[in-house]
Amino acid sequence: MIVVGLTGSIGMGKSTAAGMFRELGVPVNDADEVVHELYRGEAVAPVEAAFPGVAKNGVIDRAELSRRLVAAPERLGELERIVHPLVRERERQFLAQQKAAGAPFVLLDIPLLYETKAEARVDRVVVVTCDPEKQRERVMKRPGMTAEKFAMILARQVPDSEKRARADYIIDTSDSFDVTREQIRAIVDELRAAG
Ligand SMILES: CC(C)(COP(=O)(O)OP(=O)(O)OC[C@H]1O[C@@H](n2cnc3c(N)ncnc32)[C@H](O)[C@@H]1O)[C@@H](O)C(=O)NCCC(=O)NCCS
Ligand SMILES: Nc1ncnc2c1ncn2[C@@H]1O[C@H](COP(=O)(O)OP(=O)(O)OP(=O)(O)O)[C@@H](O)[C@H]1O
Repeated sequence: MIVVGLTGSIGMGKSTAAGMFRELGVPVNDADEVVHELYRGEAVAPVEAAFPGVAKNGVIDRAELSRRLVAAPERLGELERIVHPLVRERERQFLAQQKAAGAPFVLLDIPLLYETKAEARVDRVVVVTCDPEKQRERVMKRPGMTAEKFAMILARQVPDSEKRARADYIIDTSDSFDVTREQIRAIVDELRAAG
């Protein structure tokens, strides 16, 4: 089974690209999605213990957690130490299930692939990128986004130029969805032939 890592900085179009891999029948494990699920289950108690008041009606309020982190960015590392091992465990379960099902290749959507040294766990890396102005424009349109939050997240991420330099494949989402879909189809065809 070939394990492909998908990464890209905030707002580059990673989730959109992951969705297109899914449409082509590729099994995808999305780390951001896993975090959001954990915030409705397993991670609620430890995160609430570290950041009292962020759990509301038994789930972590991400907007509130973000506000706390923007006020104290040095605490993001503490949050990561709680969340990342749980994310990693979910990834292991996903890989075991897919292997048992005989999948020829799978995609791990890992936003912090280079930052967390996850590169060692994958066979190939696909980096999603776009023009930096387009990235800012997309991100700033999101509800609840602020310049401070954007800056906090960007500061934790390996620069886009370095990601591109280390990639096996690059998907540029600056153009239309159709152009992106074609780039993804070509990658999937090549990997299916290789697997
Ligand atoms: C800060 C939080 C509360 C913001 O939640 P929100 O719903 O507004 O944003 P979302 O989770 O969709 O993330 C937005 C973008 O920021 C990136 N991002 C999130 N956390 C981090 C981080 N610790 N370092 C770098 N980038 C990050 C995401 O990959 C995504 O590209 C949330 O992202 C979080 O709890 N992060 C810590 C867990 C983590 O490290 N997740 C990254 C993937 S495992
Ligand atoms: N190929 C494309 N052409 C045009 N717009 C795109 C393309 N890909 C993504 N977009 C748009 O860019 C925005 C950001 O995309 P998406 O949510 O996939 O990014 P992301 O990298 O997953 O973001 P985050 O890292 O914050 O989760 C969305 O509004 C999406 O519609």
